[in-house]
Amino acid sequence: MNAAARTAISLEKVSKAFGSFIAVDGLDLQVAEGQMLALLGKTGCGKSTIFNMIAGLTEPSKGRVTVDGHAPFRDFDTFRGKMAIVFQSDRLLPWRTAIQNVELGLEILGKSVEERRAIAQRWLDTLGLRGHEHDYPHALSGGMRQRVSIARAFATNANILLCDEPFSALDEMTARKLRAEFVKLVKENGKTAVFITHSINEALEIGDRIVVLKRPANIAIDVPLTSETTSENKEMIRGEIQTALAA
Ligand SMILES: Nc1ncnc2c1ncn2[C@@H]1O[C@H](COP(=O)(O)OP(=O)(O)OP(=O)(O)O)[C@@H](O)[C@H]1O
Repeated sequence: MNAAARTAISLEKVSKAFGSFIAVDGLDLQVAEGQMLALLGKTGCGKSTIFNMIAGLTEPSKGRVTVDGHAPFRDFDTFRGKMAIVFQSDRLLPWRTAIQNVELGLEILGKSVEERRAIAQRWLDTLGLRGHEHDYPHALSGGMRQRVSIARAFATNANILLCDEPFSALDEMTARKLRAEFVKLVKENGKTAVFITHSINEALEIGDRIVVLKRPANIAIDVPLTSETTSENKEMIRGEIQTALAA
């Protein structure tokens, strides 16, 4: 990552309370443009709450969340087409074919039929789905459906991708292959990505940076991974993460 990269996502002293329950407590987290951040933590530590605040679905109780300089909850409309989300389940519309699902975001953005068809076709091709454009989701395997939802996320040309365990419902071989393709596409297209995962292996495979949360969501470990991170370094990091998650 370029040391001078701009901050794409910023959480400053952010807390989120549900009634008297504090789910996120004074979190400071900055994500640089072009960074792939893997966010790891035990069940219930607040990952989804953080995700929802970045996506503009939840307002922080205290502190400031900004994405590209705007507050995602208050300025929700500013983010139309600028943030895309890939969920654990593919969330495809069953009555639309693969290409119609990919076109959906482009339709909302007001692209012409020709333009959206061309963009959707290009992304389906990139994701290896040529020949399946007109298949309905029920006719596709889980891995193929997730490929469609990744194509849909990239098709809108959003700079920021929020990913909530997108590969966790797939078998490990399918997940590994898709994960590698996904990382390549994120890098080639200069996206900033926040990637929630429960898997240490996955975090080590995809992240430029791994943040491990402790409960209530605050940072236990924040470690960068670079091309110079050796496999021995990764094993040390794995040990640290395991200790943090066991605490
Ligand atoms: N709307 C809500 N009302 C009350 N409590 C909530 C609400 N949303 C989340 N919480 C609580 O906040 C805590 C953090 O939840 P969150 O879903 O962010 O955790 P998580 O790390 O994403 O968990 P998981 O890994 O299981 O998805 C949990 O204890 C949860 O019960």
